[in-house]
Amino acid sequence: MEKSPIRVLVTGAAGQIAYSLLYPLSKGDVFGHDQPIELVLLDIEAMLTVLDGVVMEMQDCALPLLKSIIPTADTDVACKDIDVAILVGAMPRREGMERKDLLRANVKIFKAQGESLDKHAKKSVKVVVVGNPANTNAFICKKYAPSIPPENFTALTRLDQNRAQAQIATRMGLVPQDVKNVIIWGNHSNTQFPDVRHAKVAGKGVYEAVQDDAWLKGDFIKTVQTRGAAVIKARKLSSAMSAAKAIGDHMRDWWFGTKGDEYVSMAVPSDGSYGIEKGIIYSFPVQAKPDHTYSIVQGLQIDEFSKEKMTTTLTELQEEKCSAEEFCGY
Ligand SMILES: NC(=O)C1=CN([C@@H]2O[C@H](COP(=O)(O)OP(=O)(O)OC[C@H]3O[C@@H](n4cnc5c(N)ncnc54)[C@H](O)[C@@H]3O)[C@@H](O)[C@H]2O)C=CC1
Ligand SMILES: O=C([O-])CC(=O)C(=O)O
Repeated sequence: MEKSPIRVLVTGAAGQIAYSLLYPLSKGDVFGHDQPIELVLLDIEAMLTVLDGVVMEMQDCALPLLKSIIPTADTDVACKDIDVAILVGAMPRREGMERKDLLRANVKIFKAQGESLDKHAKKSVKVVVVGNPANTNAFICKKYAPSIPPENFTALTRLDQNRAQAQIATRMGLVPQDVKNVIIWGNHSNTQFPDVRHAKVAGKGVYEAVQDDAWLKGDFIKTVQTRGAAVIKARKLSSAMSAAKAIGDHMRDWWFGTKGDEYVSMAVPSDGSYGIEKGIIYSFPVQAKPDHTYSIVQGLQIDEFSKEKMTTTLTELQEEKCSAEEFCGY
């Protein structure tokens, strides 16, 4: 018997990340090749003509799992009865801008979407915020949707994890899948801490395998922290293909669960683990189960080097939270 469809909202649906995301999402790569999907596509009024073109292309893909497509510029219509919300729609960073510059422009979008999710979405809705500054936008969205469990609000740091895995793999002449349990701590920004202290490459500890502590504590971290800016500098547009791939990885692992004792990085509301202020959306190592629940991995040893870096990115998130609350008017 065919499964009943799930209703999946993608915002910023006329933009570049959505253009790379909608095909894999609708052909079953994220929620399974036996899971029908009703797609809801939100963008702003001025982009509705472009969105029409995207809808035409989705129809022309002739995908068996795609049961319906609803394009809209109305947030309340978009949030109605949704199971999953992939919140991409926001202004992207341009060359020379830092994510903080985006806060004022983007945070109000997530206040409005939080209010709408609160009123119209299923209470079980799983939310991933991609639009930057992703962690703080997710914090605001959660804040304005008090009837939805806080743990249902997450932000994307999987792209950072994938970037870190790829850097290590390239260095070792391996593929990224040979690198496990890299952790991204904190903010999806250049203060994030990509941590390989607990990671394994082809079964060995990364420090032991790479044999270059100076690189691991220096250029490796810097490269991952500033990769988004490097892509913008080269492409004059921010990462889109890799961001779409990471969204798929994040949602698939949350939906189906992580493998064995492996963990992945997701920015989730802190429960106070590792001394991180409760409620802040902070990227942690998490393990997920097939019932769509997840938990923060406990008991990892944190050395002084890591502690300092984890605090720096926490401080930035605390500052962003204060500014965001101010911009939202309280
Ligand atoms: N967390 C992450 O790892 C990453 C996050 N990003 C962020 O993702 C966001 C989207 O990036 P792109 O797709 O490249 O941008 P884009 O400019 O190509 O597309 C954004 C779309 O969002 C729409 N939009 C704006 N306000 C909206 C609203 N209130 N409701 C619905 N749609 C709205 C725009 O009209 C546009 O079509 C940016 O904020 C970017 O910085 C990008 C890469 C990685
Ligand atoms: O850096 C940016 O503005 C886009 C982004 O989030 C990334 O590529 O990680």
